[in-house]
Amino acid sequence: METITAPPANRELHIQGKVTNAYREVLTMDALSLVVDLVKQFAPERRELLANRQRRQQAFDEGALPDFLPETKDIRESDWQIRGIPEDLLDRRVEITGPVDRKMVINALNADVRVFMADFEDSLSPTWDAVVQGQINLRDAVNRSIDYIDPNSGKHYQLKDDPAVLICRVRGLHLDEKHVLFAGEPIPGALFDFALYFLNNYRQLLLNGSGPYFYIPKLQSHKEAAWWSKIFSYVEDRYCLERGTIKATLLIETLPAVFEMHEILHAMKDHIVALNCGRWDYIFSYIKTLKNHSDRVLPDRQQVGMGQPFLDAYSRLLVRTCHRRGAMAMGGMAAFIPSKDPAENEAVLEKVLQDKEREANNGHDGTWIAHPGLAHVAMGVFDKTLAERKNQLDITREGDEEITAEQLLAPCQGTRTESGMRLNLRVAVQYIEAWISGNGCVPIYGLMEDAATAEISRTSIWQWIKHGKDLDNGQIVTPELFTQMLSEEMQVLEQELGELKYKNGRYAEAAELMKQITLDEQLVEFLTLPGYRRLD
Ligand SMILES: CC(=O)SCCNC(=O)CCNC(=O)[C@H](O)C(C)(C)COP(=O)(O)OP(=O)(O)OC[C@H]1O[C@@H](n2cnc3c(N)ncnc32)[C@H](O)[C@@H]1OP(=O)(O)O
Ligand SMILES: O=CC(=O)O
Ligand SMILES: [Mg+2]
Repeated sequence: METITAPPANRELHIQGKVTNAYREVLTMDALSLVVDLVKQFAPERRELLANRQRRQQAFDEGALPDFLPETKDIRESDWQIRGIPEDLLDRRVEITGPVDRKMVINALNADVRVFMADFEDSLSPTWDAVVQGQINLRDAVNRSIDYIDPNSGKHYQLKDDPAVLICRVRGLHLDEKHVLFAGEPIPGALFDFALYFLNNYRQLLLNGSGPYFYIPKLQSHKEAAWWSKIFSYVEDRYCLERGTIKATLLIETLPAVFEMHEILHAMKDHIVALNCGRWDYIFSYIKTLKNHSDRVLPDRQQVGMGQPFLDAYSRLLVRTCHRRGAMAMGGMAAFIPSKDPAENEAVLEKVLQDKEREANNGHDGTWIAHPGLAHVAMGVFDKTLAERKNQLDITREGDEEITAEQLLAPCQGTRTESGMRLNLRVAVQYIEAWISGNGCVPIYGLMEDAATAEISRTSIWQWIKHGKDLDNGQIVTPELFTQMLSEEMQVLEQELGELKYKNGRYAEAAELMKQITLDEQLVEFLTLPGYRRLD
């Protein structure tokens, strides 16, 4: 393993990991020096913000429920607007998302969509190679020099003339980048992703008529949004850029954050352009935040759709809050992906259509798709709803009835079934196996599975055990039942996958990790935390 050390001013920064000549082109001294400055200035507060999360969670664990904050009532009730939205972000009717793999980046930028959200988060397993190669891929995409030859098919991939607008999603606050040490400590992954993407691309992005745009995931409070805003302003000043050059879209994908949407927009006024309904992490967060509340345990994952009152309230409140402040309100991801079977595919397209229609009718300005084969469906829905408009900022929903905390927290109706529990097990194990093998997004049983969706599968079982919930066949979910089903489902998986794939994969290790985090008395906060310890 080669280690590089930053220049003398940054003697405390060490990179532990392979550094090829190509890597050096993005791990430049300028970029590393920005990393060092950001870590020095902002990492201590990040530690406090993470500690605040624990403190708040303790109150929820002791019986409190999330609610709108009394101390910020003024912000919610007074009139103010965000700074503004750049021209190339005014029309975001369809956004494709995907990990920063080279072929995927080209395919996504060429897809019939307005925006590509290039993902260092839910859909990326952050091996050192994937993270640094991802930065190289994005730099080449911004320079419009990216190309790729598929070693299997020989097909040559290159960028079309008017690619989608690029937005980079950085890692969540909880994740470290263990290959970069400052003063002997791993640095926050989010700061690494942000600094590299910003520094290597901001000039060219501005020359392209676009800008340094970011998606920020998994925030839990407006104080965390303020932390990001301080970082953006600091960087703008450092590079003599006008205030508001850096633009962010924030995912509202935790239960505590939904109660602070005005405050989040306010804290980020200069930089924010939109909020997004990250529904999968939101469902995961509902489970995690309310993990001790036996009256709010979720049913089978398949039954927790956007039609459920608590999710519908979340989508409508997000639209209303954003539009009141002049920000856009992005919809989320239907996890269905196209099928090679024509009849199945028709059913998939119909489900995606219904999901997108619901979002468009709620007033969202655009939506996400996981696969280019879904672009035409999502585009059709939003073209029809928007007609001549670029977005639905004019839909204020001010006359609608108030959306209350009770509605946002409403228990979810549905059943827990044996087949649902077995499916959760097989999905979670297969996803963990993929993630620890370096693949963060995989198709499993016709659905796109990533870190957010897999979290729902594994935490559902944890919560069913914790509260001794019953399945619709009368069985109580106990540690023993879980252990027995896990071993049975591993046999099913071996049959489904074939002996060779099963033996060559890391399925036994994944099952072991699943067992460990499911039987742990404390709910492991993110499966990617123990997962990352197993990653190169
Ligand atoms: C909860 C959340 O955070 S959602 C956001 C994070 N999740 C995502 O971004 C999901 C992204 N989607 C994916 O990674 C993929 O679609 C998967 C893994 C689910 C399925 O991928 P595959 O098995 O490769 O799908 P499939 O074989 O049908 O792909 C067909 C073609 O579409 C391309 N493709 C598939 N998904 C995408 C995508 N999201 N972006 C760009 N291209 C894509 C493939 O590269 C392939 O290209 P090729 O024909 O040139 O070889
Ligand atoms: O990031 C998106 C989500 O649904 O989670
Ligand atoms: Mg998410």
